[in-house]
Amino acid sequence: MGLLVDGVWKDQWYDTKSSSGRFQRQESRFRNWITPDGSSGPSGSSGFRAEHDRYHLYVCYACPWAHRTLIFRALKGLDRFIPISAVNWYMGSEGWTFEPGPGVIPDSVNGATRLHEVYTIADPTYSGRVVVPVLWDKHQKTIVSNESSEIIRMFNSAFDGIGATSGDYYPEALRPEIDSLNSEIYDRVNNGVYKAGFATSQEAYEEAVWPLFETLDKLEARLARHRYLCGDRITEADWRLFTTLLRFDPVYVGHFKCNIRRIADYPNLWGFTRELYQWPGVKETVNFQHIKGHYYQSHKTINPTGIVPVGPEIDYAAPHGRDALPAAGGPT
Ligand SMILES: N[C@@H](CCC(=O)N[C@@H](CS)C(=O)NCC(=O)O)C(=O)O
Repeated sequence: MGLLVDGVWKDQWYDTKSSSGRFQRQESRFRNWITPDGSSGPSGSSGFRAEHDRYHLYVCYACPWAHRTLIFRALKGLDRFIPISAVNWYMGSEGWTFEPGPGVIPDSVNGATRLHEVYTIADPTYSGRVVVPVLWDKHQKTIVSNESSEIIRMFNSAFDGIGATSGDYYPEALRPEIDSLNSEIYDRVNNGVYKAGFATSQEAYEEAVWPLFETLDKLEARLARHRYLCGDRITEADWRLFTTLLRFDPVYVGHFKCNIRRIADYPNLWGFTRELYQWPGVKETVNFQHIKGHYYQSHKTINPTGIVPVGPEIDYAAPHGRDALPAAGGPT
C-alpha cells in the first residue's frame, strides 16, 4: 500500500506515529457532483450532467465504502448505464491493481493496470492516497468523486429523470434523523472498526473498540423496536450500516480485534444483516473471497503470514424473520 506524492507513487503504510497510535482517515479529494442538469452540487465544479454511458465506477468488492456505491447502483438500476471495473482484492506495494483473478474486472476505460494511473490521468500532480470508490467521467476524462457518501447521494436521485429505478433512500422528512444516525455510525462503527484494527497502541485500540460496541448495543435496541433504523422505511442509513455488519463476523471480529461480541450474538442486528443481504440485487454485490482475501492478505502489519481463516461458517441466506416486526415503527 502506498500513496501518490506530486503524481509519483510511493510505497508507504499508514503513519500512526504522529498520532499516538491512532489511525486517521484522509479526506477525499475529488468532490464534484453529477446533477440532472449539470449544474454544480454542494461542492466542486459544474459540468457533470446525468447521462447514460458517460460515467464509470471503479470499485473493490472488499471495501465497505465502495460496497455502498455498488448497492446504490443496483437499487437504482444504474447498472444499465454505469459500468464498473473491480480491482484485485490484494493491495500490495503497488496499491490497488487490476492483476487478473476471480472477480477482477479490468479497466475498460483507461486501460490502467494500477488504480494510481487513473488518479494521475485526472491530475498528473495528485498527492494523497489512492482509494476506491472512484466515479470517472469519460467525457472530461477526470474523476467526478472519490467520496462514497456523496456518490450514493448522486445515485439516489441524479438519474431519476433518465430512467433510474424509483426509490428515495434519503427522503426529505427523514434527513435530520438519517444525518444524525450516519454521523454516529460513521465515527463509531464504519470507521470505528478501522480505528480499532489499525491502532498501534493499546490506548488507541480501546478508545475505538468500547464506543463501537456501545453503539452496536444501542442499534440492537433500536432494531428490536422497528424493522429499519428510521422506522418501517429502509433508508441510506441502513445501507451504510449494512456494509460494516456484513464484514463484521468474517473479518472485523478476528482481524481487527472487534471481539467483545459478534453480530451473530445480536438477534436484531443479525436478522437485519440477513434481510439486507437478501434484498433484491444485493447479494450479487457481495464477494466474500475478495472481502476475506483483502483484509487478511493485504494488512501484513496485522497478519504477517497472510493466512486467511477458513471460518466462520455463516448462513446469510437463512430466513431473517424481520417481517414479523410491527409494520409501523414504534418510538425511536
Ligand atoms: N472516504 C472514502 C474512504 C474510501 C477508502 O478509504 N477506501 C479504502 C478501501 S476500504 C482504500 O481504498 N484505501 C486505500 C488506501 O488508504 O491507500 C469513501 O468513503 O469513499
